[in-house]
Amino acid sequence: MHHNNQLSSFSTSTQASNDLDLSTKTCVPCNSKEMKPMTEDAAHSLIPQVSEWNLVNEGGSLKLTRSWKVKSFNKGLEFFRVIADLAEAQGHHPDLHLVGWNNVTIEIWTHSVGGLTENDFILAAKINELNVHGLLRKKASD
Ligand SMILES: C[C@H](O)[C@H](O)[C@H]1CNC2=NC(N)=NC(=O)C2=N1
Repeated sequence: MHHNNQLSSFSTSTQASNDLDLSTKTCVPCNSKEMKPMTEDAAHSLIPQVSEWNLVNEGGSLKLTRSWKVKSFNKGLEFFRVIADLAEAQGHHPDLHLVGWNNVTIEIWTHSVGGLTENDFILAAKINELNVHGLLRKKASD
């Protein structure tokens, strides 16, 4: 497994700077007819830069998902407000779910292309950088 260890330490050392790169980019308008969803291979190669997010295939469309547990229903809505301000600033909008009073799930995909574009990874990286700590449950089991 020596070879694999070398590969993974390489990928870890590049991850920090790539993650920074992605979160400092800006979403572009996604109404262009040339915009196409990325391949599953391309999505797999970007996922290490937003490793908190899951890559899922929903009926043939790739999406990014991430879940959190919030302290209360109202904190969930505050969380959505923070996300909404980012989404409006970027002109790119996630699907927001608040289920079972304190479970927040965000799905990100580009509706207009029916799959993932770099915009989705940029938004995911920017969401990762938000300070939402005060809104979240301390333990997943709470
Ligand atoms: C022009 C503008 O980029 C489009 O209307 C945007 C708005 N926000 C969007 N957000 C997402 N996630 N997918 C879209 O296709 C989309 N379209």
